Amino acid sequence: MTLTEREREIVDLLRAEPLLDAAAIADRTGSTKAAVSVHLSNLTKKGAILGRGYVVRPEAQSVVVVGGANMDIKAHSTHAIELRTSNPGAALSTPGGVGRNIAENLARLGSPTHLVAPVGRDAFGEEIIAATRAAGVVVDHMIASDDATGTYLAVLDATGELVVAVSNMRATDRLTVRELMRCRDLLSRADLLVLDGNIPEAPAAWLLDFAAAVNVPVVMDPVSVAKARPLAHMLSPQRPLLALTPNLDELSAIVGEPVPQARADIARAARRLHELGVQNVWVRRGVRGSLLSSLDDAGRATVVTLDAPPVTPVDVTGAGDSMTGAFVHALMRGDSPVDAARFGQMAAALTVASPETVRPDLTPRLVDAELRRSLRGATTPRGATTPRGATTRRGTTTRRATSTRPQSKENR
Ligand SMILES: Nc1ncnc2c1ncn2[C@@H]1O[C@H](COP(=O)(O)OP(=O)(O)O)[C@@H](O)[C@H]1O
Ligand SMILES: O=c1[nH]cc([C@@H]2O[C@H](COP(=O)(O)O)[C@@H](O)[C@H]2O)c(=O)[nH]1
Repeated sequence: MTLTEREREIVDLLRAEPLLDAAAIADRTGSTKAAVSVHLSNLTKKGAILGRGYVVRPEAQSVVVVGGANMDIKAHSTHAIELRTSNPGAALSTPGGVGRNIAENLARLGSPTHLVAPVGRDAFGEEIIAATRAAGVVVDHMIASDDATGTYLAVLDATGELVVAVSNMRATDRLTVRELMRCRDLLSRADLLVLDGNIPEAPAAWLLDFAAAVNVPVVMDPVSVAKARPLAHMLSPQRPLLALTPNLDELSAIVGEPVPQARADIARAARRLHELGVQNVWVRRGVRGSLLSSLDDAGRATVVTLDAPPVTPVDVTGAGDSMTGAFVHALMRGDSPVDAARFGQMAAALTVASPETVRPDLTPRLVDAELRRSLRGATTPRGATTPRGATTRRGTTTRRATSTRPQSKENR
């Protein structure tokens, strides 16, 4: 290939700075942009230039969530429930599952998020994948199970309180280490791993060991009392957790004895989890808000109680999941654990005030604006409509939110 002197000059310039455009080259060579464009076109025809370079922004910090994905079917009776007969009402089906809900909250807040969850090769599985992708979650690593997609069938009474729920999560129950090993690359590149308690013990232990080996911090949501129990022997300083987010019943199940509501008792139980390698123990207390116990570098625990923003509950389904998702989002943007917990709790209040399990309008702007509003003394997060009772956490313990005001600190 023979090049003219000017063409050679341009090629040398481009070798040093491949992203120069015609105007910049014209500047450097004392030529005109039009003339340089002709030279560039000739150089392309001669094969000296193969194409223009594009600079790809390094991938933003990403979160990988490994957990359960269900199709939630919620039936609301229009009148007081009569047992053992048909009750008139309305039914709503929506994608759910704790891990999936957390992933959707994270994506809606703008955190690049991957979900690894087993779903069946069936219509529910397809619907969950499509809806979760549409919410912004990367679903390239979903696991196709031979079992049916998980379902969570809940019956709620006319006040929105959960009467009974049955979950069938065989696809998640049968998740294997082998299936998760296919995601090793994704997991090792993660900036943070969120695990839910739906993951059976062997794969969960493998994930904790793998995360420790590749130095990826882990946040874990226990899901339910039954699913929290194995954590008692799974946790250890060799499997450190950045944060664990139990409610009081789950905390009791993990420490192996009832933990009373008092701040000192919760703080004492949290200390036992610190000894097992949990850096931040964030205890959910429903309408009472939460308690965060954080270990500093010197190994001292700081305990902070956070009141729940006053809200008129519409449907508390998904409150805990939005709380975890928003907490993780705020940690990723550099908030301190306490500020992240405040952010998480406001996202939970916004979820409680809406009929959806995951608010489709959730944005960091909305949560931050509500935090500012609450500092000015405003009470109800936007979205609050019909007052209703609170429902149950994963059908394990019943908790009614009869008061919309948090309890005073003296009562804790
Ligand atoms: N009735 C309520 N009023 C105000 N906030 C609530 C209410 N229920 C839940 N929340 C908020 O949602 C968070 C999670 O709810 P909680 O019931 O503790 O979790 P989970 O449903 O996971 O057990 C609470 O810490 C609180 O901030
Ligand atoms: O054993 C389980 N029960 C229930 C769920 C999910 O928990 C959510 C409702 O619980 P909560 O209101 O506590 O967020 C639903 O989306 C449901 O699919 C789950 O993942 N695992």
